[in-house]
Amino acid sequence: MTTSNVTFNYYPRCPNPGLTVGVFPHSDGSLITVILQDDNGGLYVRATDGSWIHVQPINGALIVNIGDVLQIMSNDKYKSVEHRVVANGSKNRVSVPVFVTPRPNAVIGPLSEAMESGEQPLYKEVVYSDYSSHHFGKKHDGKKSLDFARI
Ligand SMILES: O=C(O)CCC(=O)C(=O)O
Ligand SMILES: [Fe+2]
Repeated sequence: MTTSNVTFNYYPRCPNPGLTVGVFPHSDGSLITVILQDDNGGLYVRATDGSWIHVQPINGALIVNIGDVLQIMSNDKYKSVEHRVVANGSKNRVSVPVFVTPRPNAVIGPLSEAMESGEQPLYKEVVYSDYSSHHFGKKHDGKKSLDFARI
């Protein structure tokens, strides 16, 4: 069973975007996140070579991001996406992410169905509320939250 949390983000325009941070690089502590963004853009995702790719806003399109829980449950078959938001120099920006998460008391860990025979689990089982308390209890720092569950 899952829970969905809707957040409304408002990023005021910043005349000097180089001096501010919209949202620090992080991955979401969700299974998946579905994001509606306006036409102004500002969301960047980290490519495998470490560079940042701007997510071009497309009117009415929804962005689906993989979160840490799916990475854990798939034993790294699916990787959560590191992302950040950069402030816009001339326009205010609005985004509406919907975070789909397990119930707080759910125990999460690699699913046996997601592992080949003999494959070792890369994560231990943790209670989701402990994972999310750890995730939100510190400043955003890339994909460091995963270390909480990593073996
Ligand atoms: O504003 C966005 O496009 C993304 C926001 C975000 O990454 C978050 O709220 O976790
Ligand atoms: Fe995020």
